[in-house]
Amino acid sequence: MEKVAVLGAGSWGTALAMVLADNQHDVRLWSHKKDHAAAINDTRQNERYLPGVQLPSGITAFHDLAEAVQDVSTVILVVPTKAIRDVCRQLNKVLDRKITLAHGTKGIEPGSFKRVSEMIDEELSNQLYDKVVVLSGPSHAEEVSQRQPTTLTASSENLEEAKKVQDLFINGNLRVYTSPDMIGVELGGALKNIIALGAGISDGLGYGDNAKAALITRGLAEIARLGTSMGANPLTFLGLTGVGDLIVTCTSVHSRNWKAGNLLGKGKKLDDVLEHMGMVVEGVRTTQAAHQLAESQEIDMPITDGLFRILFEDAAPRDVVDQLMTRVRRQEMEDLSAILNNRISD
Ligand SMILES: NC(=O)c1ccc[n+]([C@@H]2O[C@H](COP(=O)([O-])OP(=O)(O)OC[C@H]3O[C@@H](n4cnc5c(N)ncnc54)[C@H](O)[C@@H]3O)[C@@H](O)[C@H]2O)c1
Ligand SMILES: O=P(O)(O)OC[C@H](O)CO
Repeated sequence: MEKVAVLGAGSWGTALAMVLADNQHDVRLWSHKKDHAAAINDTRQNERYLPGVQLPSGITAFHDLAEAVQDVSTVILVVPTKAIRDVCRQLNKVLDRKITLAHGTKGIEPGSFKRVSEMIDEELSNQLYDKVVVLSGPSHAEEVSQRQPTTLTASSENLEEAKKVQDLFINGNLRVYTSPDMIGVELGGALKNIIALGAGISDGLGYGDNAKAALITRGLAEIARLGTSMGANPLTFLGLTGVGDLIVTCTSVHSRNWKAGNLLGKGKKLDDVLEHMGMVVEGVRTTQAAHQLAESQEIDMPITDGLFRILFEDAAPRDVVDQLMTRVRRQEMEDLSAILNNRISD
């Protein structure tokens, strides 16, 4: 049994805390809101983020970060991307020993284009951990909290650290793989949210399964193009954290990104949609980051570009679909064949 702190008591932090508690670990679930931590301990539920789910007795909620991380062997960061730097700076003040550090956050920072592990490396004192581990894959909190079969991948530059995280989480309901391709695993998890917004918009506009299948596969081509330019192994995008997560996020009614896109497709304005959601929709900031990055590196990402225009330039979704459908004619696998051939000859 290990003492583990899960930082971020939203839907995903709570679901991961439940898995750890099911595996008999002593789990400290940290919320930055005092009332929220108190309510979790009082009601044994997280009403706001996972309504109706009974929490196992092995979970205790904390508001004081120093108390939450006292004597823990492992810290799992599960706050939204935009809160990662702030939480790491707070951790520097309260952690006094080396721990295993993992994160379950899916995003890229606009402006810096940093992945979450890179943001952590910039903010957290390197005395406190060896190499960050990312835990990612097709996994909605709602299903994990109901103990439905789910798969994840733990990846790190230090595979021993990834294996420690695999050990902590693996059980009969949650199968955890490992991967050495941290860049590919982080980028697959972050970039699929852009395409899920697009899939939601497509459904909101009333388009059918053909359109969604096209978005998923051409979206995967964009993810692989940008991802390999950032150093990922293209094969990672065919795995759980690539196509697997793309499928679940584009097709599940649980997806926050799909839901937000669906409302946009039905004509709602972005600010109203985000207020209505009440949970993080990571794809919005990631679209901004990927769009900036694609422009600066001259990478062709037409779906991401269309999404950017809908989200930030008030373009009409239907016009964007028309533009995507009437682009210059292309050979389907042209650039991806080149990427794979380069990789094979490396
Ligand atoms: N929900 C899922 O099914 C799921 C699955 C896999 C990965 N993720 C990823 O996990 C991350 C968290 O998502 P979520 O769905 O749990 O979000 P959420 O909106 O359900 O919860 C976010 C939590 O972070 C807290 N938070 C917000 N700002 C904070 C700050 N500045 N400091 C500390 N805490 C802060 C909120 O109070 C809340 O408790 C995202 O990157 C998401 O993509 C989510
Ligand atoms: O609900 P979403 O859209 O934030 O997606 C959650 C997970 O990333 C799905 O694997």
